[in-house]
Amino acid sequence: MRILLVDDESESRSFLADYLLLLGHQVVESSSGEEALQLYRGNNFQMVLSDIKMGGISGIDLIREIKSLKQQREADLVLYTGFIDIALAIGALRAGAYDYLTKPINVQELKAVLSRVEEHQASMPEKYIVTQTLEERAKHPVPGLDSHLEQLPKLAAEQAGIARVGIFSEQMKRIVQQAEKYHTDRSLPVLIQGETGAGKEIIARMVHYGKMQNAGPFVDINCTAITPSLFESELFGYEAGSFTGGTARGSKGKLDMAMGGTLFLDEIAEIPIELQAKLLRVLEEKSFYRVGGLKKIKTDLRIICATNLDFEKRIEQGLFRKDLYYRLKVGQIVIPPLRERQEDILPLALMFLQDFSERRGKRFTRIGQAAAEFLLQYHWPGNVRELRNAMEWVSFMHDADELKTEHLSNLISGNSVKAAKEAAPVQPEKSGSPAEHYVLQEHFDHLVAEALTKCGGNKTKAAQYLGISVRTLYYRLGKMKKKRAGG
Ligand SMILES: Nc1ncnc2c1ncn2[C@@H]1O[C@H](COP(=O)(O)OP(=O)(O)OP(=O)(O)O)[C@@H](O)[C@H]1O
Repeated sequence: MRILLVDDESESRSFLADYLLLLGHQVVESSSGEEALQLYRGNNFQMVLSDIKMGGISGIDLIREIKSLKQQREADLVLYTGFIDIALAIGALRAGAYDYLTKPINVQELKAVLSRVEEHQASMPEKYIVTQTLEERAKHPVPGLDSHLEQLPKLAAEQAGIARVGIFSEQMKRIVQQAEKYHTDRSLPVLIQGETGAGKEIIARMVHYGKMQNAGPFVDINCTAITPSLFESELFGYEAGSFTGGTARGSKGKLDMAMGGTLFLDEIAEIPIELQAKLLRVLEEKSFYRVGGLKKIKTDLRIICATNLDFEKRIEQGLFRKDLYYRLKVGQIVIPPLRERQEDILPLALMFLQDFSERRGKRFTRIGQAAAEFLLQYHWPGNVRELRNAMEWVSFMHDADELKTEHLSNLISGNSVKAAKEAAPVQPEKSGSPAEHYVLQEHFDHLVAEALTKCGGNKTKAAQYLGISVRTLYYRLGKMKKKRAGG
């Protein structure tokens, strides 16, 4: 393969380059993301292998830039970093990385990635055509889904961001029915409440799109992501010359953009208090003025809001207007946290696991008993988002027919373990094996200790016995040592 290797540390770069050459690949080296981008343009690379942390643009930014080039034929992008960091890995995958490695790079893992990329690249021409047609079709704007798209409900659902939504529990089925009902009356503001990651935006999209016919634009605005000073112009737009820094021709706001469709105000409880009266006026008078504008603009849009905060508390603290709250919650949907909809956990986990496994050419098709029990008793503070990330991580790190508890070992971060402990207190071991609801990390540490004893302290054999890499074993041992030392 023709590989572009990017690393600002010359020593590790040349070591890797030598190894790749030894395997028979062609390698072009680059010491920075900026230079790599130049080299990538117009060159027919099949793979880009890059360090994440570099001076100048990072590996993740490099991926984003490469993706935005939309070259005829795209290389597979593989990143590596010096330590195991789930958030970074997920960030890399989200940015479009094909795979992810940790330093020091394990030769077997690198070889496995290289052969996966080779296979993937070999199947590229066909895939490229499929993606291209989908992308072409997806260019049709959502407003007035044209007849072409109406014949393609799956694609339309993909566009709407609700293509792979799993609704399994009775609670969620009732919520979807409620959403469909609200869809039929655009004048009804809808307030969706629920913890972070519970699926508020998905439900908001269902209220908006209904059965996918002429739903108009779905314009979202995250009320926490905009500084209070810019909020007003962002929402209402502004006329030319109304404030320093504005464009000469003025600009439309989100209210304008959502005409004929829906304005989705996410994290509404955080909207600056001084703007709340203005928003209330829009709801009541169904019209607004742009910042610096004299012309009254009539609104024709649906308002959907979401929050994960306790509204009553915000009202008590004087941070949210009661009248606006009552106005927004005419239609109300409360999504229970994932831990309170046990019926959803395993089917959703399986759905995500199978989807991600399929994408990455892994085998997972089922969930083992112990893993299922763990998933069911886990607290899921990040709700469906956390479950989805967890399954993405598993399908990235492991390969097996069945999901087992040891596959979940790396995913539970310190906080989550704490939450899991709070939800299910650790039960002391009575016989030789860990109790059923033993907290996963402790279970895993126990297995590591047992494996080492069994293998007479030989770490390579213990790692083989556990089915993990020696690196992961060292990582765990480091953690265990730190814990014993009270760290
Ligand atoms: N029922 C579901 N089926 C499939 N995926 C889901 C489901 N519910 C949530 N998700 C996924 O979980 C993630 C979080 O969902 P969403 O953004 O709708 O949550 P949210 O409650 O709006 O979160 P936040 O409060 O952080 O904005 C998304 O990736 C979404 O696709």
